[in-house]
Amino acid sequence: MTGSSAARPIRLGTRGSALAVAQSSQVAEALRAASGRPVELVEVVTTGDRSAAPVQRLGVGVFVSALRDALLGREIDVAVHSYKDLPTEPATGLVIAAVPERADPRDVLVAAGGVGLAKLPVGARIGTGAPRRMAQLNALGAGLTCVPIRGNVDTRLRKVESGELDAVVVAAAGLQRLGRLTEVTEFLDPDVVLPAPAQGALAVECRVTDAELTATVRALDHPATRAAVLAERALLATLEAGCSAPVGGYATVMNGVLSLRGVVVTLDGSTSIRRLGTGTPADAESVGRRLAAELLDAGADSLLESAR
Ligand SMILES: NCc1[nH]cc(CCC(=O)O)c1CC(=O)O
Repeated sequence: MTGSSAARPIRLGTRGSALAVAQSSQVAEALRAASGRPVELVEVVTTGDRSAAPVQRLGVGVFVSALRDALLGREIDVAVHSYKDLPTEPATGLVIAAVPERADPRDVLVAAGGVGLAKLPVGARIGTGAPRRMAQLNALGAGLTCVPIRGNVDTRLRKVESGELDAVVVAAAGLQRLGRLTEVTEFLDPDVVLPAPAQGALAVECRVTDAELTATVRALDHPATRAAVLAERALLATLEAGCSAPVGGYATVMNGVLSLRGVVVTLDGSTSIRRLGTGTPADAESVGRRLAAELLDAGADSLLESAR
């Protein structure tokens, strides 16, 4: 091809939040190195960014559809999503060309006075709008009060700084990408608070028809992360639960073995069902489906129903 074609920039679509721009910039940098082409960031405003309503009310994919429309409409060539925000159904005409290496998947506490969970007083007000986090925090039996909040990570942290809340629970990955990991007062052990399926992972999406670019983007893929995320998302999809359900799932790949932990909790934290499944990374999705079946056999259905 001609020199001008080689230099044509790859248009990488991103949401406009500080977190989205931070993670998209990292992907852009890696893609520049892998492709030898310039990569430009294109900001796309999504319904989720435009509305202040609770995410559960807005429905799945509120942070995603505008980016996907821009991709299908050829306004951008690549879209970067927080994987956990993607609906579990695949998108027609699009392919997840790369799942880069995952950041820290854990939830973290950021509390006033630098304290951890154990030092929070009974009745402490903890900001989180995610049913999965509320349910697991309630399950601790520490008398914490969950206060629904949403908004950008910096908006959430400001509520602790201002004294409006005693603490917030957010994803470590978000703080890490914003360079604010030093503000964490406790990393929550996945045995206590299981992260959301795909938390800390990114999905880099291309058009199926764009075979050459898809192959280039593939260089950013981290197979162990992809396998872990596939297992976690198959668990979620088989439970027919969305990203707003009180479901946690976290998989690791070590020495060729994929281990997946899953939990379903009632919103009040009074009942939870936990299971562990293992298999090979090549069978990631069936590990997820099997674990979901085990959870359902143990009664997860009625727990999920009561949370709807
Ligand atoms: N639901 C919002 C959201 N989507 C992705 C992240 C950042 C962490 C990640 O990439 O998983 C966050 C913020 C949070 O949960 O604290």
